[in-house]
Amino acid sequence: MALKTTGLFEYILINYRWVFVCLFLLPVSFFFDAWMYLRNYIVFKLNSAPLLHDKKVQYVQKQIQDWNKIEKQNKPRLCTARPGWQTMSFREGIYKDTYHKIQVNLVDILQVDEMKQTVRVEPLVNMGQLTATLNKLGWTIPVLPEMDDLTVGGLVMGTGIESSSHIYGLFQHTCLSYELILPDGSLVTCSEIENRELFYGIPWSYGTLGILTAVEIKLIPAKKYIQLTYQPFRSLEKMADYLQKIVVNEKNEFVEVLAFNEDESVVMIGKQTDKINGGVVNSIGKWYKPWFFKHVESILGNNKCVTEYIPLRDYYHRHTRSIFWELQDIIPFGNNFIFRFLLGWLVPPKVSLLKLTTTETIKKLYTNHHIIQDMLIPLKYLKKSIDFFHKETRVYPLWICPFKLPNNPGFVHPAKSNVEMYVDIGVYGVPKIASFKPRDTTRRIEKFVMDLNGFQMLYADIYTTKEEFRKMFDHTLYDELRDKLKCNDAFPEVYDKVSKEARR
Ligand SMILES: Cc1cc2nc3c(=O)[nH]c(=O)nc-3n(C[C@H](O)[C@H](O)[C@H](O)COP(=O)(O)OP(=O)(O)OC[C@H]3O[C@@H](n4cnc5c(N)ncnc54)[C@H](O)[C@@H]3O)c2cc1C
Ligand SMILES: NC(=O)C1=CN([C@@H]2O[C@H](COP(=O)(O)OP(=O)(O)OC[C@H]3O[C@@H](n4cnc5c(N)ncnc54)[C@H](OP(=O)(O)O)[C@@H]3O)[C@@H](O)[C@H]2O)C=CC1
Ligand SMILES: CC(C)=CCC[C@@H](C)[C@H]1CC[C@H]2C3=C(CC[C@]12C)[C@@]1(C)CC[C@H](O)C[C@@H]1CC3
Repeated sequence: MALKTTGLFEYILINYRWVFVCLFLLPVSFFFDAWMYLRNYIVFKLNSAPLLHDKKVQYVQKQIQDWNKIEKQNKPRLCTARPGWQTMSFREGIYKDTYHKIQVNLVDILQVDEMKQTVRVEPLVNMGQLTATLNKLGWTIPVLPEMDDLTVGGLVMGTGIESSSHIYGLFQHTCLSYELILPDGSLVTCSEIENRELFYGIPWSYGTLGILTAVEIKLIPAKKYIQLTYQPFRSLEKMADYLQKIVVNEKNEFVEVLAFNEDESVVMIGKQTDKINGGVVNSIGKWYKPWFFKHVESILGNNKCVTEYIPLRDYYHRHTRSIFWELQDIIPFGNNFIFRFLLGWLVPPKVSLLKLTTTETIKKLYTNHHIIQDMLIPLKYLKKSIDFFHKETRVYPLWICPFKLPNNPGFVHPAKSNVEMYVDIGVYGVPKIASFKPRDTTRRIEKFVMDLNGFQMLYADIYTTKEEFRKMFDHTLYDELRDKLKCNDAFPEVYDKVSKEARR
């Protein structure tokens, strides 16, 4: 009887997940956000965070000092106490059940220094919080990954990318210094000029060199609108050639492409502005507006180059309401205008709550019939790569975001040149080819990417072997740092935290 009830419950959750999402998750997400809104507002207004920061850091240090007292043979390794379901990575780390968890209650924006043009933040500050605070002061950060709940700590220790990355690089390239607690409990600061190796070793290290406690990020001026020009293409080759040209012009502040099939795509070029010059303002973030990727698709349908003005914050969070295009699988009628008018203001459900309520059967469904991957490939191979993804998955839209990769020491850099233009190809959705096999297909994609000197984003399912992983990512500096800082007892290697076997 119990089994039957469970079976029925699973059936409803898979086929009518929208009922649960609309009746339960959307209201819960709303109240959770409201609570965060109030809490952050009060802390920021009272400006009490800088004082509390030192105390909170001392508490993290104390936890690590206490851990150091545990006898060697019983010593578990360390990870942050942030529960796996709260993170924006696709899966939850199994290690969260067995490792010694360090409470890192560091959630505040510490200081906005307008003279130095920097902002100092704690690692759990998220993107929603940053845009909301900075934009009204007339500032923004150069690379602002578009999902509200992404945290600074996760983006530094993992990686972050946005449509301004062809100018500024990845999120890590906009960071000026890090404050970190090492396995011996000491607190260090590192930057280009102080503890330089550590500064370059931290990005992509996934919390395996130390616990991050603060980050200083560069600020740039923010204007009110993005003047966004949409240029439809009917040929992949022409789009790829055009993209090569526009990314080297720094006047094109934001560049992004959505590919809707193997031939058709829309290239978007954005520029910040305070003036509208008689153009049309489109507040795409309003609850009743069509989902952004649907809006772009309609421009492709009309086959005309269009320019419009989008409020800055709406632009930044353009893929938030529809979770890129993932929400269409969860609420199939989510972009219907009646739904948008009535309940659009409650959307999206929080990714963390979706994760928390993902049952084993839904997980299996996502593993076997869904792909979520971001592959970072030299831009010159864009056409070849899209052809390959088409052959392997036939998933559309594809998210295409060019970025500049300098040859800094550390995990990720171009093979030879001083700086090279790369592109992130994001594949999110249900593969449309019968031969799709999650492991085999992903392994073929991983090999393809590795052969082109590309990289895989590590929030996704990683099927490489450890040897292949070490080939994809340059471990030279990382190994040196782990030896020097005695990290081996304290933290596992990155691979052992991110590989498919290490996550459920
Ligand atoms: C203080 C605060 C903290 C928030 N923290 C989070 C969060 O951690 N994660 C999350 O997903 N969403 C957070 N939100 C909500 C987030 O802004 C919403 O998800 C959504 O983007 C709200 O959009 P809106 O267009 O309704 O209002 P907004 O465009 O956000 O504007 C409403 C007003 O509130 C101000 N404001 C908005 N957010 C903040 C902020 N964080 N700090 C200071 N002022 C702010 C704006 O500048 C504006 O004056 C927060 C909101 C506030 C006000
Ligand atoms: N546009 C974009 O760029 C997007 C990026 N992403 C990806 O999402 C991930 C970020 O998600 P988010 O939920 O913010 O981060 P997570 O909580 O998933 O953290 C990612 C890693 O960073 C480590 N980490 C986080 N904070 C600290 C800290 N204070 N000290 C030491 N280690 C820390 C975590 O360690 P531990 O395991 O010990 O907790 C974990 O290994 C990144 O991998 C990013 O690439 C996803 C969507 C979009
Ligand atoms: C722009 C970049 C670089 C990445 C975007 C990645 C996102 C599209 C994914 C990151 C985490 C993913 C999750 C889901 C959808 C796709 C992501 C947001 C789910 C919401 C899908 C439904 C499952 O039940 C839960 C998933 C959680 C993580």
